[in-house]
Amino acid sequence: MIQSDKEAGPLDKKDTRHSVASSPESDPSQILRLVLQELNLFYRRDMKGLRLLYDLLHSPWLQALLKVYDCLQEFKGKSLVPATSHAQALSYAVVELLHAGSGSPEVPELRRILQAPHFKALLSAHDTVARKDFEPLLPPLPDNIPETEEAMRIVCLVKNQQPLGATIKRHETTGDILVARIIHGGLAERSGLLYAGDKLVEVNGVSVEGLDPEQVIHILAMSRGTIMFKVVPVSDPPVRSPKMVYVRAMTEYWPQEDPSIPCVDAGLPFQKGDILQIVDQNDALWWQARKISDLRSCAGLIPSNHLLKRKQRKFWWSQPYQPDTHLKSTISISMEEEDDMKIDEKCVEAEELSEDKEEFVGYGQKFFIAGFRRSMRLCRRKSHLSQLRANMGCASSCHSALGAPYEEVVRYQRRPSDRHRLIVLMGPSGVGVNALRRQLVGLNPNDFRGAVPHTTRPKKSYEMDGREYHYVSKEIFETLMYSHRMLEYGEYKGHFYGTSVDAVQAVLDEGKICVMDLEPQGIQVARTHELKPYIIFIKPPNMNCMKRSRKNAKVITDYFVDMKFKDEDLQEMEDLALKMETQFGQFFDHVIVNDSLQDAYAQLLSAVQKAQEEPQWVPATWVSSDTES
Ligand SMILES: Nc1ncnc2c1ncn2[C@@H]1O[C@H](COP(=O)(O)OP(=O)(O)OP(=O)(O)O)[C@@H](O)[C@H]1O
Repeated sequence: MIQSDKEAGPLDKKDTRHSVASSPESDPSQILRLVLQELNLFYRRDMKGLRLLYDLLHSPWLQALLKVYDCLQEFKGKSLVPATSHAQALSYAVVELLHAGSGSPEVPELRRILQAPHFKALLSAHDTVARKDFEPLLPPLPDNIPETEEAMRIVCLVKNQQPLGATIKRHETTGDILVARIIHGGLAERSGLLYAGDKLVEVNGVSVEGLDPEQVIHILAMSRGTIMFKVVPVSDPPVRSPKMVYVRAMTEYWPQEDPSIPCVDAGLPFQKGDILQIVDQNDALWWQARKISDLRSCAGLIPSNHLLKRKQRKFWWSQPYQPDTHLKSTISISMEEEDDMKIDEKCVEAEELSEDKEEFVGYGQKFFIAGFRRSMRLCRRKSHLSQLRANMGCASSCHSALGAPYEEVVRYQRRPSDRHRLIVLMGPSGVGVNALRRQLVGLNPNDFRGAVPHTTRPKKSYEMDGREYHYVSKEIFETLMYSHRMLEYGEYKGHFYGTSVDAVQAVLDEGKICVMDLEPQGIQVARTHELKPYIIFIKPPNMNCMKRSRKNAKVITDYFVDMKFKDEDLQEMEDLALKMETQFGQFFDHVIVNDSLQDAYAQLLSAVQKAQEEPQWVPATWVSSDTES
């Protein structure tokens, strides 16, 4: 029924085949025939695999597939025109004839097909397209329209419990009521009949001239069922960019607490770390977005990047006198002073002992696990609170308060040939980061490995450079530090300890998954295209659960071994976890609550596998256009 405009009559199959398959190279079935002839000569000798190939090429399905291919080739490059625009009438005529026709068994079947509702609908659609019968026919325009008369559009929308999905405003100079914005996915947008900038003339027959926007909204709110708008269409309707942008929210936003939002009900609240789909950036101040967790819903208003930055700056400078409560920034969090390590006579000093004890660890086999050195962890622990406290007052909070409020993200799927993503475990001291990491590396030594840290302390007789630590001079360590090649570093008993980017890369280059624990201050250095870290936050359970599960657990200190957790330790852990989550939660790709160690381990294993094998949102800057998936 559809054919090329180059050939008005029915297609002559032979002729067309001849023209398309004029050279054997362009006709796969011809090529196949030649291959089969060739193979036939060798077939009886049963050369290795030849019979298999012969049978494959001979198979009916391959022959059928090639026939389909040939047929499709015939139509390639031809623009098609309908053979008739009366296919439906033709079908009725055929059915009539079939009633009177012979007793052939095919007749009832053909009649059934032609009379089936979906086939009739198909023919009807065919005829509509063939006749180009797309638009409703409008009555001709009267000849005597005055030049000055504005063209009006009458729009009827059926409200059905859902919001209209449009906001209105008054024009500053003319006082006209205009459609301010059309919400993406809302009723007005789906109708395709109202645009931002349209001038409202009447609503349900009531003139809006001289009314306040609130009065118009009241009329709309009182309306049920069909609402009729008379509008003067905007001369230049805004064009929506088809490109969707995805961002990670680096702050949180509560429209209910923002007096500047044009329409509270249209606002979209979001939390740190939420991934948002930005659907409209036409307005410099208010964008429209949806959460990716709810893409079917109508979009909501969010402050633009520029506006949110302005609000953050205003909030920052107004602290603490004019708190802008809709932006619950983290900068107001104050840290308690770090508790000094408490002396307990029952405990014995045992750092050296523990270093040795941790050297070889394994489940059934002996191997070395790097990156678990006690000095390194104690150095980390000592610097932990003080650094966090310092940063809360300065660098990190400045970043979170004044840095970009949205980070553009893309979906990243690691390809098997790509290096693995760095797995970062983060959590308050004592929560079980090392217990989990040790289990992961210990049970899967072929897949996971820790990075070897650097230190400036002298090498001990039983140690090996590059195994326990990379032993470097203070100058080299400082060079690494100042050139931002250290993911984290600290000082313990007069020596520097730290983990370098290169040490992590060495593990990744070996094809292993590098697992490390990191303090939040290291996040910015680690978040690079090279390492693509997947950050897992290990969170303590609630106090009661912790008291139960940590009954026999031991705290790590630089003075003692076998010291049990006290209630204050658990409380400190809980407080610190909350602070970390509040300040750095936007960077966490996954959160695991470590109540039962075994459950937490199972969750960790599954999260790590997902990070490597499933698509994840990552900063757009990590993925160049050629590798984007
Ligand atoms: N879910 C759990 N149930 C019971 N005990 C746990 C659990 N998780 C960890 N522990 C125990 O708590 C103690 C501290 O754990 P771990 O050393 O892993 O903490 P951490 O987060 O690495 O902190 P730090 O580096 O300060 O030691 C260890 O004795 C560990 O066995």
